[in-house]
Amino acid sequence: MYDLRAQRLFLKRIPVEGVEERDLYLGNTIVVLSRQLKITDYADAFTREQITSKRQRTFAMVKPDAVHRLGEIVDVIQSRDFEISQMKMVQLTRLQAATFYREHEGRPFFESLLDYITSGPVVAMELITTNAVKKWRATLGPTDSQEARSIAPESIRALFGKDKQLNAGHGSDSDISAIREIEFFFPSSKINDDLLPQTTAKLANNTCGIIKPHAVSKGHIGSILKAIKEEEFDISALQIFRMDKVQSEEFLEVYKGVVSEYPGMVQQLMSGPLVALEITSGVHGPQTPIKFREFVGPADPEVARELRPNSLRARFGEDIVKNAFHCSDLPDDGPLEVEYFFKILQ
Ligand SMILES: Nc1ncnc2c1ncn2[C@@H]1O[C@H](COP(=O)(O)OP(=O)(O)OP(=O)(O)O)[C@@H](O)[C@H]1O
Repeated sequence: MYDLRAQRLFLKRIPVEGVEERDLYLGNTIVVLSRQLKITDYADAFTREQITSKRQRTFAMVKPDAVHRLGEIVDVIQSRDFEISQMKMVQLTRLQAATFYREHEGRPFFESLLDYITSGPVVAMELITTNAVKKWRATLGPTDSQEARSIAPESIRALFGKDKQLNAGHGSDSDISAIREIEFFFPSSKINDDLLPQTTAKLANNTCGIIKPHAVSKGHIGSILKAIKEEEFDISALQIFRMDKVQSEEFLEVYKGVVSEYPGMVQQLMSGPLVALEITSGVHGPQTPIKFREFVGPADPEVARELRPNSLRARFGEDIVKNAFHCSDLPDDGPLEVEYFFKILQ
């Protein structure tokens, strides 16, 4: 690696802890020797061919009838070796739904499809793997969930769908559709018009949670979402973000000079994709921030395993820096942290 700014060799070939071949896709960020690097292109045609042949992109959507089972669906996705490179919970407007499904305009089910797809939040995802388009269609199963139960019983539609319309998920039908659909939900340049699906964040009566990059990379997203739901918390907004050093430092500023792990915490937060969550709860009501903080557990997973073995950090944490999950410490911080992700970083 050559450092363009300093005009000198930065790095010869070495093993880098925490970076794996599957992290090497365009648009991702990785950290090498404390430097955050964004992958913008491949060095040569050979590398491009080697990596892209293994890394096709497709668009996936969890439809409104299945969003309450998101954790289980994400488990299936991660267990089948798809990389979730982008993810966002949004509420589609009728105009957005009609534009997204424009190829079905005029079909008898078009209006009811729009009613259904706008009836609640959906979760949009960009998935990456070998033959992603075909593999995701196979993982979804046939359009009709009843048929899926008889011919593909392990498929997502068999497990989570109801019928021909309420069929839990969507998948692009070709490479070209995948590119169009990914661009529709995750535009490569900043746009802000009526066609851009908006986050579902309520920005009030909430608290903030973050699934840290190491837990994302270990495939824990699904299990953490399931655990949160089992404790009767609602995920009212969710999105994958990649933070740079300035953003990580800004977000964690209250810990600067207070805890010795601060530099490690900053490095961890910028080391790859993280999942930001807005947590609300009708069951826990005004107690939500406090109850959720308890459920996340003590900062050190070793202590958490002793004191609160059911907590998120006890179950998914590795050490005090790689402790799987961040959550707002004080009730007043929750809405500010949620706003940081779902308003400022949008
Ligand atoms: N006959 C039908 N009656 C009601 N709804 C339907 C019917 N056919 C399709 N749909 C709905 O419209 C969506 C798009 O239909 P399409 O034929 O493209 O199916 P698909 O390619 O399997 O699904 P998707 O495009 O959502 O991945 C279906 O997923 C389903 O929700």
